[in-house]
Amino acid sequence: MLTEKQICGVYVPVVTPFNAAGEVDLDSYQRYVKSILNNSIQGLVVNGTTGESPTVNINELQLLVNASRELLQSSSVPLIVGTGTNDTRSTVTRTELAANLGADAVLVVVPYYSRPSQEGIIAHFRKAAEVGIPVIAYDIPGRTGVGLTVDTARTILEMNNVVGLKDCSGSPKLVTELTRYGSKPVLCGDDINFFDMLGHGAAGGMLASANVKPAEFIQIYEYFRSGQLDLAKQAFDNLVPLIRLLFKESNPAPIKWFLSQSGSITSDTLRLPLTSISQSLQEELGLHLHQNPLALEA
Ligand SMILES: O=C(O)C1=N[C@H](C(=O)O)C[C@H](O)C1
Repeated sequence: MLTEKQICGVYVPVVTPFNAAGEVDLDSYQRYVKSILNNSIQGLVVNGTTGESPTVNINELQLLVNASRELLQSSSVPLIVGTGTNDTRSTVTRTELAANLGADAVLVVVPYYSRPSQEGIIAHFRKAAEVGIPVIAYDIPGRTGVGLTVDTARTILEMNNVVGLKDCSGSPKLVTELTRYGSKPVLCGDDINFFDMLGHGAAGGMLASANVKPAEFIQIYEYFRSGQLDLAKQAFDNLVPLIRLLFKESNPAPIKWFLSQSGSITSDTLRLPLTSISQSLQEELGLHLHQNPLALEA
């Protein structure tokens, strides 16, 4: 089970590879996750936004969690499973499933689309937390249509079994307010703000771009943690052009294209309504990849 202490460093929300027919490509997934685990990541996140959670059904989720658990057999890296939906009952069902399959924690997003009140959001997280498995709450108002106020985030973080927050709110305000007087750990989920958010109290990051550059993000974190701020800033600045390209169109389309071009996964297939990246972004990313080839590990 994931503890608050373990919420630090770099968590990788992995992509879910699909074959050309749009089915989960388990072989590709296993090869890919193995290669990610060659890095000193602090957590593996399955079925996050980057794992295309809105289109992964519960049977496929089970398949992915089982495969991940097997890959992590002799590893101490915790397994976090995205189980949040915009329906409290289905969130609870998925959270129970993840707990039964041996996940170490679940990632529960603020319920999207319905635009619930702050009260409704709190009740949603209370139900998820009652399942008993550690919960990381996930605030991403740009995607969900409603965000956490500081007070709501505090209330959620004070619940038993809630162990931390993934903050994709787009500004350092929430992390600053929460950590000022001490709170459960907050992970940055805004890749472009990673360096800033560390400075404002984030304990680490859950970063889609770390699919592409795991070692580099870990190095930034290590520099920061050891007080080598200039080196951390320089290393982060080196990644900024790539991060901008990876978020120029909807995540995870650019990341999947990049990973498939570099041979890390077999295909960049996405499920509708997501579509592959534009020709112009392919050219920009292709140029970047040509100039900075990925170091592939078996
Ligand atoms: O999958 C995730 O977890 C993340 N998703 C965010 C998004 O797609 O908006 C970005 C963040 O890097 C991690």
